[in-house]
Amino acid sequence: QFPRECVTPEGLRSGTCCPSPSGLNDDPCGSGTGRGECVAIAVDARPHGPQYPHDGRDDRERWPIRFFNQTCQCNGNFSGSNCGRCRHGWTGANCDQRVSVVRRNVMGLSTEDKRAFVDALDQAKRTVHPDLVIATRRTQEIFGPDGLTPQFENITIYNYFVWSHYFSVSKTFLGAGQASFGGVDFSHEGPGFVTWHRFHLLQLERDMQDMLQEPSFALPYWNFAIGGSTCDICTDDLMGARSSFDMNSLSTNSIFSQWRVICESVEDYDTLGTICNSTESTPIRRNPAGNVNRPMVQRLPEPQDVADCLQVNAFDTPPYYSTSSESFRNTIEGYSAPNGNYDPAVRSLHNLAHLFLNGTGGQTHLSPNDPIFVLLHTFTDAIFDEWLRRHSPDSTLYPEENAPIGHNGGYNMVPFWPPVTNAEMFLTAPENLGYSYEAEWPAQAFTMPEIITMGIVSALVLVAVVFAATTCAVRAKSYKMEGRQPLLSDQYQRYDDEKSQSVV
Ligand SMILES: O=C1C=c2cc(C(=O)O)[nH]c2=CC1=O
Repeated sequence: QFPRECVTPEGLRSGTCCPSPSGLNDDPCGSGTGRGECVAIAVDARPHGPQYPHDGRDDRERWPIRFFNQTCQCNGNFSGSNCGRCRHGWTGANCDQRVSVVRRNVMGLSTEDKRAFVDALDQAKRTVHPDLVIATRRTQEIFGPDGLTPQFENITIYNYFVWSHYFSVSKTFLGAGQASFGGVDFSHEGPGFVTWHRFHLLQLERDMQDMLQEPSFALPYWNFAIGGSTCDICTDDLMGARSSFDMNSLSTNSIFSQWRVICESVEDYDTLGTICNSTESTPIRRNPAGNVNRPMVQRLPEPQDVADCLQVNAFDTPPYYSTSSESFRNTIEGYSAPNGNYDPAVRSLHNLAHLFLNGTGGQTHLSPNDPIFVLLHTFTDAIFDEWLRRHSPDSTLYPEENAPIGHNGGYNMVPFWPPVTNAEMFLTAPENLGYSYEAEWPAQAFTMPEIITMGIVSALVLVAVVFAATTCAVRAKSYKMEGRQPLLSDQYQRYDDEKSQSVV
């Protein structure tokens, strides 16, 4: 969440996080070389929806102002917490060269590429994040019991990916002895679902590119819309097969059987008012299609579900929540039927894929601990990108106000640093974010207004043809009655006359 160099007592007391890319004291944000300046952070002041009635009680409100109110604002294509790097999609010393990576279907990768991807994830699970640290206490207790020791920890690259998801979905602590408030979610059940997870993946991809020193590294995707009850990526060369000894565990042939989850003790955090830290606990649990109590989540989404959700026209609809109907966002998130109709009993697409996993990957505070999360979400993002391409929405179609807290277009997504708004991710990826998907999409079916327009145009063309034919016939008949040749023959006649004249 925050750069290591910012979480000093002085940094926290001043509220300023403007590091220097050169490491020089008088060069905040690379201002000496025109890369950026240290400025006051702009936060969303528009009203949020009624789901959160506890304004003033949560550190994630008006993010990230409770921790820092000054940050680097980078010029041009410069980016990063100190403006020392380039925006997504740009490279070079001056960040003026375009660059793009291709996200591929994980099932189509070669044996070597599958192994390289699994190894890269495992390396990320073990490599301490080079820049970012996490807060392990709320701001009220951020200086620790002695009032002098900032409560932050190192965390590995992959565990940071897990932690940021947990932090965005955790409950609001209302005080000792009081139940924490669970009606908040800064990354789900609102328009920010697609934009938040898009940035979440971009950050992991960038961190892994840096770790591997391989700028072309791209996260693959899992086409989970294959129907049936088989998890095709649950094999030992990919995300791990089922253990032969325990239905809920991973085979020991998979490196992921050695992974341990973080953020498991959610009841403790919520009653004590603490925050998940980087401590690892138990193995990943997964039992695909094994939830006998909910037969509806024993099957994966169908291919037709993707085709249907791409046809939903509106990006999101009031109340911009998990109850929205005819909303593309609520449909891909999976609270609506694939055609957009809201039904509280339905779980489809993204939600259905999570619940199908039936274990770590199906519980919101834990789900990224299962590496399937990465592949499930790249596919969800690929569908979002295809929807953006087909519908070319104006940026104003993203709700600016009255979305659940954290989801307005101008809200800085929690807990990312440097601040980045939902609206900044509401753009087609190949043109704006430096990545694309190698995927085949169902043909675009015609909508009812398109069918009506085509019917009207066809009818008009038919009337015009009939009219022209009738006119020709009538005129030909009248020429004949006058003892003349029809027009066409008349032309040929004249052409012949000219030819015979020129020969003469
Ligand atoms: O990790 C997640 C788990 C989920 C479960 C549901 C549900 O619909 O019950 N939704 C989820 C989203 C997640 O991100």
